[in-house]
Amino acid sequence: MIAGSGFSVLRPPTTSGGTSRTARFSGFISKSANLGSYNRKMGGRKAVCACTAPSANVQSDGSYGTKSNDPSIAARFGVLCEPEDDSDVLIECRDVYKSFGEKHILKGVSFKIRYGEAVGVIGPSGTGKSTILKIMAGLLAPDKGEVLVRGRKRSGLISDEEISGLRIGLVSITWKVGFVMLGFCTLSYNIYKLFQVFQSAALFDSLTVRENVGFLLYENSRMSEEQISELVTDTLAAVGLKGVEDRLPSELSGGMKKRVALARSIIFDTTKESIEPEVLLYDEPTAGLDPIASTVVEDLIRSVHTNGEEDASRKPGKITSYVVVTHQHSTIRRAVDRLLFLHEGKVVWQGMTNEFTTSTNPIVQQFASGSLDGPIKY
Ligand SMILES: Nc1ncnc2c1ncn2[C@@H]1O[C@H](COP(=O)(O)OP(=O)(O)OP(=O)(O)O)[C@@H](O)[C@H]1O
Repeated sequence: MIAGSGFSVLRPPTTSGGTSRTARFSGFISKSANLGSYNRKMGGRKAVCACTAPSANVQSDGSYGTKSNDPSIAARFGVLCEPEDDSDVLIECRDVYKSFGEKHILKGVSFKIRYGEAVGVIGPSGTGKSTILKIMAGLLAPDKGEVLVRGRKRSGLISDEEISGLRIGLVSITWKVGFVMLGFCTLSYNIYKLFQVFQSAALFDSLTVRENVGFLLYENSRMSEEQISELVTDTLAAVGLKGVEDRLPSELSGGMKKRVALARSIIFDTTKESIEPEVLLYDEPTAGLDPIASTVVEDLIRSVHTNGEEDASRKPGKITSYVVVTHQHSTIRRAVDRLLFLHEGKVVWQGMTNEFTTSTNPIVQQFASGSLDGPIKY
């Protein structure tokens, strides 16, 4: 069983057995995305956007109330400008609508996630933050509007074989069910199956921590079992866990499970020559954690981000961009640079994190202060 879900999974034989990986983790075979053209286009450089959208109230058509595309003005007034060049846009949601029955959740959501960005999605409960994350990950299809992955329209879900070149991972840690859910995908059908299993909950409770963390490598790499085991140990150490490889998830605390999920999201095939750009989507990674554990997770999220330095496991960071859905002020301050505020089905404000508490937008002011008075009604 997957903890917190109704799925049954066969417990694989021990890793030292002669059983094939495919037999052990049957069905979860992924296909690496081809990033050659993208890497060539970027010339091997990291294209961190120097300009992002200004702190702005977003109009009903998705445009900004205030905007400066003149870098000199931006520099003078400390206002960041919206880049005109979209060559570094990895994921774009364009006028996305989504309803569940009579509930109209997303009503024209538009934004771009660029190469190198760390973006937070905030807003009142039930406003559709997790929904937009699932749409970006390809787990849900929009009713209307488009999701573009590196400029190419995604016509279905993540089964689209022709869209490749970007790995999109979803780390959703649902503390309400007391467990950890993780999905990690390339845009391929088999990985979609993986998502289908993972989206309902959690780590496989019948697999050890080692098997959970090394799951995709056992199935989808040429690494030896010894290499994987060593890498799992290193990666667990990088998230502050030691000596837990042989434990089952039920033997871990909630915070440890979150770290195991994070370890699984950052582990990658070290024998591969090219490093694929990857976007990680985190769904409330610090919900339910104490302040210190939150800081640990926030710093880990930062540390796996590509920043030209080594990541948490002492390897070059490989997460090109990430998006975090959160309610936690500490996570907003510590783990992201830019914010999108979702309210009543739209992005109503976006700005840099340091502008969050100084914004004059009444919706943002109310949310930042937690006041009962204001435009947001409960
Ligand atoms: N598969 C679904 N079927 C029906 N309703 C759904 C489904 N998924 C989400 N919803 C509803 O859509 C609304 C938005 O849900 P979502 O989880 O995206 O909100 P959220 O902003 O992430 O909320 P929170 O901050 O409380 O986690 C909620 O009312 C939820 O009940």
